[in-house]
Amino acid sequence: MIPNKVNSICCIGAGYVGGPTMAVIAKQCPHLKVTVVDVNKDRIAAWNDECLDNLPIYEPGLSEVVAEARGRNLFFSTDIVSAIKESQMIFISVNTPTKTYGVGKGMAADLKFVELCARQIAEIANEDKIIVEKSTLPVRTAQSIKQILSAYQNGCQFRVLSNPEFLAEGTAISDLLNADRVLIGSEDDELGKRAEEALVDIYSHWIPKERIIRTRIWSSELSKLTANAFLAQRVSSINAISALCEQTGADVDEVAHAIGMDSRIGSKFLKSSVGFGGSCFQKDILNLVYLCRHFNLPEVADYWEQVVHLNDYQKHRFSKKIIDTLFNTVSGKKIAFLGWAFKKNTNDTRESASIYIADELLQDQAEIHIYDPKVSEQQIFSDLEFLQNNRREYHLNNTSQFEAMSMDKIRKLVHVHSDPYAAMHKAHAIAVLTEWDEFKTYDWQRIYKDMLKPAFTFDGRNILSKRMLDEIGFETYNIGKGD
Ligand SMILES: NC(=O)c1ccc[n+]([C@@H]2O[C@H](COP(=O)([O-])OP(=O)(O)OC[C@H]3O[C@@H](n4cnc5c(N)ncnc54)[C@H](O)[C@@H]3O)[C@@H](O)[C@H]2O)c1
Ligand SMILES: O=c1ccn([C@@H]2O[C@H](COP(=O)(O)OP(=O)(O)O[C@H]3O[C@H](CO)[C@@H](O)[C@H](O)[C@H]3O)[C@@H](O)[C@H]2O)c(=O)[nH]1
Repeated sequence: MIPNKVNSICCIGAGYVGGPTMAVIAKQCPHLKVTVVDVNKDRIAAWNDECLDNLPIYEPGLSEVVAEARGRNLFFSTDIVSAIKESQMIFISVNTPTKTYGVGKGMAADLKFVELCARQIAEIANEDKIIVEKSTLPVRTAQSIKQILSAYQNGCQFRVLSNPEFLAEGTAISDLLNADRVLIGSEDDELGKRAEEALVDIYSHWIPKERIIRTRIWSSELSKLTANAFLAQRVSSINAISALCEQTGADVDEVAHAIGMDSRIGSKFLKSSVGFGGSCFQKDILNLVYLCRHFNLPEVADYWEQVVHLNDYQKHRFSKKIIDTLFNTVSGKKIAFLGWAFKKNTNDTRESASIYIADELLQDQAEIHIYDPKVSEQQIFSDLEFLQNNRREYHLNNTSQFEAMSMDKIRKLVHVHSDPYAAMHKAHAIAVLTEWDEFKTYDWQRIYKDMLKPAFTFDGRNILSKRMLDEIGFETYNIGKGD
C-alpha cells in the first residue's frame, strides 16, 4: 500500500539540489531517515568529508546544516540499491541538461539520467514506493516515468509526484527554510492522494500549510519551466533597456528603481547585468521552446526563445565593448576578470557569462587573468574546454562561428590567480563579471596606480561606484549607464 506518512526517504543525485534539499529536510525532520545517493564516488566522499570546508558545494549556511544532521538522520552513500530498497519515498534529483546530440540537440532536455533512475527503481523495488520528481522536467514526464515503472510488472505499486525545486544558488538554505511556496503535483486517484499526503506531511514540519500548493501533476511540471522563463524574461527585459540607456544617457539602475516601485511590476530581479548564467535559465527556456514547437505553437516558441537571444546579445555586447574601447584590439593585452561564478556566493560556473566573454576575448588574442574567491583553476579550464567542444548552434552571438581553440593555446593565454591584486597587476583593463561583495572593498587607488594607462574598468554588474572610479582616474564603462 502506498503510505500516507513515511519514515525513510532517499534522493538519487547529490548535486546542487539533492544535497542542500535533503540536508534541510533532515534538519527539520529528525525522525526521518534521509539517504542521499550518487554514482559519483568523489562527490559522495566530499559530502562525507570530516572537514566541512571540503563539501562539494559552497552555499552559505550549508555546512552548519550538514554538521547538525549528518550521521544522525542524514547519510550520503554510493549504495543506490540499498537506498532504493529501504526507502518508502524516492526523490529523483539528477541532472537534466540540454541535449548535445541527436533529436532536439541544443534545445530539448536530456532525460537519460531520469530514465535510468526509473528503470533502476523498477528493477530493485520490492514494495510500494512513492517517486518524487525533484529534477526540472518537461511537462508530462511523469507519464513516461510511470510507463517505465509499470512495464516491469514486479508486483509493486508506484505513485509519481511532481515537486519541483525553486531554490536559487547562493541562497539555497534560506530559500529552503523559508520557501515562498512548495509545489506538489499528484495523480488524481486515491493512491495519488495518499502519496501527496505523505509529502505534505514532511514539508509541514516547517512550511506553513497555506504555502504548500497542491495541483495536477502536469500543472506542477509546467509551473517550474514557467517560473524560470518569467524570471529570465525580467533579466532580459532590463538588459534590453540597458542597451537603450547607453545610447540615450539614461541610467538603467534609475529606470529599474522607478519601474520597480510600481507594485504591479515589483522591484526584484531587475538588476541589469552582463547576462544571466547558471545551469537552469537557458536550459529550461530552451526546453520550453522545444515543447512549444513540438505542440505546434511556433509563435509561442519564438516569443520565449527571444529571451535567450537577448541574453546572448548582452554577453556579446559586453565583450565587443571591451574590444572596441581598447582601440579595436585586445591582442596581447592583459584583461583582468573579477569573478568567474555565474553569481555571487556560489562556486557554480555553469553557463556563466564569464565563459563566453573570455572566449570572445581569447579569439581576439587577449591575455586573461582571472580571480574568483570560490572557483578553482581546474574548474575554469574545464569550462573553457567544454565550450571548445560544445559550440551550440542556437547561440546568436559570434562564439558559435568561432573555430575551437586548442587547450595548449588557452593555457598560454589564461592565468588564474588566488590574489586579486596579482590578477590586476599591470592590466590594461578590468572586467567585473560576478557581483562578489569583496570587490567593492578593494583598494582602488592602489589598483589604479598598478595598472597600465589609460586604466579601463568594465563593470558588468554595476557594483563599483562609477563616481569613485572616475575621480581616481579610471576610464569607466558600466552596463546601462549612458553619458
Ligand atoms: N542547481 C539549481 O539551482 C537547481 C534549482 C532547481 C532545480 N534544479 C534542477 O534539479 C536537477 C538537478 O540539478 P543539480 O544542479 O543538482 O545537478 P547536479 O549536476 O549538481 O547534480 C546531479 C547529480 O546527479 C547524479 N546522477 C546522475 N545520474 C545518476 C544516476 N543514474 N544515479 C545516481 N546519481 C546520478 C550526478 O552524478 C550528479 O552528482 C536538474 O533537473 C535541475 O534543472 C536545479
Ligand atoms: O536581477 C537579476 C537577477 C539575476 N540575474 C542573473 O540571473 C542568473 C540566475 O540568477 P538566480 O535566479 O538568482 O540563480 P539560480 O540559482 O540560477 O536560480 C534560478 O534557477 C533555479 C533553477 O531552476 C530556480 O530554482 C530559481 O528559482 C531561479 O531563481 C545569474 O547569473 C544572476 O546573476 C541578473 O542578471 N539580474
